[in-house]
Amino acid sequence: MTSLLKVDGVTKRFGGFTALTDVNLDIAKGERLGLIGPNGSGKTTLINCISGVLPIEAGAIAFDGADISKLATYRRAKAGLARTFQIPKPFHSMTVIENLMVPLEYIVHRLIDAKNQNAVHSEASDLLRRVRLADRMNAPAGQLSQVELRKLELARAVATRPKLLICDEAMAGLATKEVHEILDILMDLNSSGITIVMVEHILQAVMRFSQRIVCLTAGRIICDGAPADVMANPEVRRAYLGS
Ligand SMILES: Nc1ncnc2c1ncn2[C@@H]1O[C@H](COP(=O)(O)OP(=O)(O)OP(=O)(O)O)[C@@H](O)[C@H]1O
Repeated sequence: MTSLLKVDGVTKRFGGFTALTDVNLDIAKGERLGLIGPNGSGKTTLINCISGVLPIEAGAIAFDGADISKLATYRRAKAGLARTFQIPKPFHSMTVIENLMVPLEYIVHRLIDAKNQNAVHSEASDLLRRVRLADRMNAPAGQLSQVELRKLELARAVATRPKLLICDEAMAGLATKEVHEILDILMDLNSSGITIVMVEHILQAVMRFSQRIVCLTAGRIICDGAPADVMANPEVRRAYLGS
């Protein structure tokens, strides 16, 4: 297994409260990993530490062989680490494709000149096809439904050409049919070579998607293994499922 992300003994404190204690996690290139845990167990904090939004107090984080523990968020993004947010916040007055052209122009292509506009437009169109949102390309983002907003959020993250995509509750509040639609998109993205971490409360979705599941409880990893084994683990059932 070739490691893409290695979280090594990470501890995160907020004042006197320890939100993550000695977290160790190794994610292989190409893997589909599910991260579960009850409310307040530290899932978002862990994502924030990995993506660089929060500094860590102890431990180290390596990405694609390099220590990124102290790298700024934008440099981690440039290295190939992308995430989606629980609540997508697109520019509502801009169209769907314009929302994508912003990251493509400024993150990927940097200072772009006018003659490359066609190339950016074509790349944005391609991204929208990958997330099955091409038919809404010219709609204002403010008019999108919940599932369409999630698709745009995925496209925005994929626009940065990530090696690792962390999806923070990309399916919360969606109908079952929509959950399956997002799962299919994530499977396709994974097949195209993107390693994916899914943080999710919808257990059927995590089970269908993940090759491996990690369960966090009170800031500690209590179980890490094959989906069926994790779900059958008594500690996981007690902590997460309440049984
Ligand atoms: N900025 C902060 N300052 C202080 N405490 C925080 C901060 N962010 C998170 N916490 C605390 O850290 C713990 C872990 O929170 P976190 O949001 O990471 O949990 P979570 O597993 O993502 O929860 P949920 O499933 O509800 O999103 C919680 O007790 C939370 O109150």
